[in-house]
Amino acid sequence: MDLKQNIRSIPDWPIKGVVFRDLTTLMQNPEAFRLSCDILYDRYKDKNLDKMVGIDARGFVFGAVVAYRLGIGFVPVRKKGKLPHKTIQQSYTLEYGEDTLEMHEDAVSPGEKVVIVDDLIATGGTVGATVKLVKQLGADLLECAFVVELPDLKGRDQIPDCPVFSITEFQGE
Ligand SMILES: O=P(O)(O)OC[C@H]1O[C@H](OP(=O)(O)OP(=O)(O)O)[C@H](O)[C@@H]1O
Ligand SMILES: Nc1ncnc2[nH]cnc12
Repeated sequence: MDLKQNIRSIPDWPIKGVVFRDLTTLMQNPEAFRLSCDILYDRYKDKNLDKMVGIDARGFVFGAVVAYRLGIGFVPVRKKGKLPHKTIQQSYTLEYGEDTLEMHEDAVSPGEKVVIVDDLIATGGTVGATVKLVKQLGADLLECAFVVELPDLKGRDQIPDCPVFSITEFQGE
């Protein structure tokens, strides 16, 4: 199955010049959704992870499924103002704006082995902020995983010390 064929591309959304890669079409196809989650599960099943850290909002979809299959905890990193307990925060910029991410300060303990998951890496601003949060809490970060990478935007450069795994990519298209 070609996962890319299940991703819808929308030109000039949410702002002119951005081609938005819409994974809702992949998620609503049961085979494509299952395959995406299974690839991540297979990659981490023997890694003795403690937690999956998912990024608001579509990282929750993939991260929660993989955490469930691995039998480990899931930690949501949320946009500002959504988490009720004490948080740590990090601001960032992305292809079409800026925002702040938060994580509960007790969501991950020092030394816990984690992977960060999101649907997509573009400029790397979002995952860059998440890596800072996870490291601030002292976690042992194995790598960051994405269903889609946009290599032209050089997102990996934002997290030079952290391995990046992506299932598919859109390059020069
Ligand atoms: O690599 P970057 O340039 O930082 O962009 C990647 C982020 O952008 C999208 O989320 P978005 O901010 O649109 O939020 P949403 O998931 O809440 O819609 C995507 O799901 C990633 O989280
Ligand atoms: N081009 C894009 N498509 C989907 N999500 C994104 N987040 C940042 N850039 C994006």
